[in-house]
Amino acid sequence: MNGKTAVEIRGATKSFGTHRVLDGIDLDIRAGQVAAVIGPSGAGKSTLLRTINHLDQLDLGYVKVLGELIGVREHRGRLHELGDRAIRQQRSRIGFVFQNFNLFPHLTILENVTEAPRAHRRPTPEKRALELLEKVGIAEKAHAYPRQLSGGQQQRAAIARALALEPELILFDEPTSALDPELVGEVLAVIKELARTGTTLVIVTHEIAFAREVADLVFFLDGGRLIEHGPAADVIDNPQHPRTREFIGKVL
Ligand SMILES: Nc1ncnc2c1ncn2[C@@H]1O[C@H](COP(=O)(O)OP(=O)(O)OP(=O)(O)O)[C@@H](O)[C@H]1O
Repeated sequence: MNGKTAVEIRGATKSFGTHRVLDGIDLDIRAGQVAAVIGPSGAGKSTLLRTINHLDQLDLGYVKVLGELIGVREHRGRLHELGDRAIRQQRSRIGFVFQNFNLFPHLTILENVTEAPRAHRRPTPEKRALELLEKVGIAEKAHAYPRQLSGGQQQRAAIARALALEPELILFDEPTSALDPELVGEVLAVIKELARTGTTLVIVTHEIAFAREVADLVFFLDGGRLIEHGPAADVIDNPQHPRTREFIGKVL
């Protein structure tokens, strides 16, 4: 952990139609920290995560990621917005792991992992991809297609793909929610291993016990608001807010 801020969010506000999904969220995550975002369904967790990667844009407030400002607006109009090229450049520093893996179905696992490094003209993409597939335990699937893999294997391939550009920050959007229960452990084990490497991780998860074990910081969202946050041991073992207590009581 080097103390630099990896993610700074201020006044994050967003509505879909008349439904306010994020309502004035402020949060900070330092480089090297592992942050878990928890909360009931519809709380705004995925939307918050997506704004960090510019997949969703804020109506108000700002997100500063790895020192760069993205999606800033004020009441009377937009103040600052990165251009497409800058967004692409920034995304190359951020890995994103989706709930439903989002692998390219027509490419082999190896091709899925080498696609971004090739596009960015990185050296030896294949060698690096094979190392990553080894790391997530599916090297033998390099030449298979996504449909030939179990959900857990596909998600591990997706994690290898997210690592291919050596991101400084990796965002996980409910990475185990689409998996059969017996496959959850193998994906969590890979994330746990990553957490030890000092890469900044932000994980939206329903796996509270996992968040307790792996996260440095936990953010509890409800109704688009950040209700409580702090070290995992405090928020999960000793929640202060009645809504956090109720949620933790239900899910643990
Ligand atoms: N593109 C969209 N258009 C309209 N409404 C949306 C869109 N994306 C999300 N929403 C709504 O915003 C609210 C928050 O969604 P979000 O996915 O951020 O919540 P969440 O906390 O991640 O929930 P879950 O745990 O169920 O995934 C939900 O009511 C959802 O239906």
